[in-house]
Amino acid sequence: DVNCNPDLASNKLSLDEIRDSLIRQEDTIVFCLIERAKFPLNPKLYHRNHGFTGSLVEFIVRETEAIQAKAGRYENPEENAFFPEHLPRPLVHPHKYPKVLHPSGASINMNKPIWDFYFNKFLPLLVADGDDGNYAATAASDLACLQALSRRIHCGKYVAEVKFRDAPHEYEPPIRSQERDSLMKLLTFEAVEEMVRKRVEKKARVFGQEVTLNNTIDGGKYKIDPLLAARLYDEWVMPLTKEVEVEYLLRRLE
Ligand SMILES: C=C(O[C@@H]1C=C(C(=O)O)C=C[C@H]1O)C(=O)O
Repeated sequence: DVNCNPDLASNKLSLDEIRDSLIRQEDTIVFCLIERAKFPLNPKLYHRNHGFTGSLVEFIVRETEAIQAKAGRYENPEENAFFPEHLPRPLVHPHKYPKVLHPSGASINMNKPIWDFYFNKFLPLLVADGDDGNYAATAASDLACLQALSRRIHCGKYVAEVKFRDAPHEYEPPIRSQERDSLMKLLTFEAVEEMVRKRVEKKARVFGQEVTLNNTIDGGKYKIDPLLAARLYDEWVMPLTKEVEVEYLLRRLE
């Protein structure tokens, strides 16, 4: 189950359950990175000279999001578009998602910083230099990475909601005084973060190994660098998840 949106009716709004979803999403993210790393950088995708508004990758992401919006993707409160302006209406009858979040949470969209770190900082570390011309396939796998990362990071809204409900008396004073630093301290679990880093590194090792039919697993060669996967979480994914949590809590009493 990759849902962060817990089922209120069954009364299962627990931090453990949401953390299980975050753990499952690690698999998705690691596999997406492995898929993207098949292609070299393909820098032409990211240049602003293709006759579109912006780069080719922006064009592909914007158009894909428009199609997915018609299929109702952004009706799910866990989904946030990278280009939320002028999205078409869904053509399908909307599914009834349980209303778990405070309504102000809907306005939180961290996709701009996600886009920036992914393309400007992370991607050059993940892939080899070079251009093999597979622009559309490469952009599709960039989008898969971006959507998986975005979904995980925005699950911070649900994490924050549960933490608030579990301890309203602890959270209310710093929310009323809008103290970011106190909120950040309250919601941080260093031991959990350490497990996340270690598990993601191990998943990159296990999922990215060469699988052969004889028993010897090639110890040295992985499809992505396991330490880079851990660093992705350490430097960007977890800090931005916590940023979402803080932003959500700051609005929780509106
Ligand atoms: C998401 C949580 O909040 C924080 C962020 C974490 C993360 O992004 O993995 C882990 C622990 C917390 O410091 C959580 O408590 O599970």
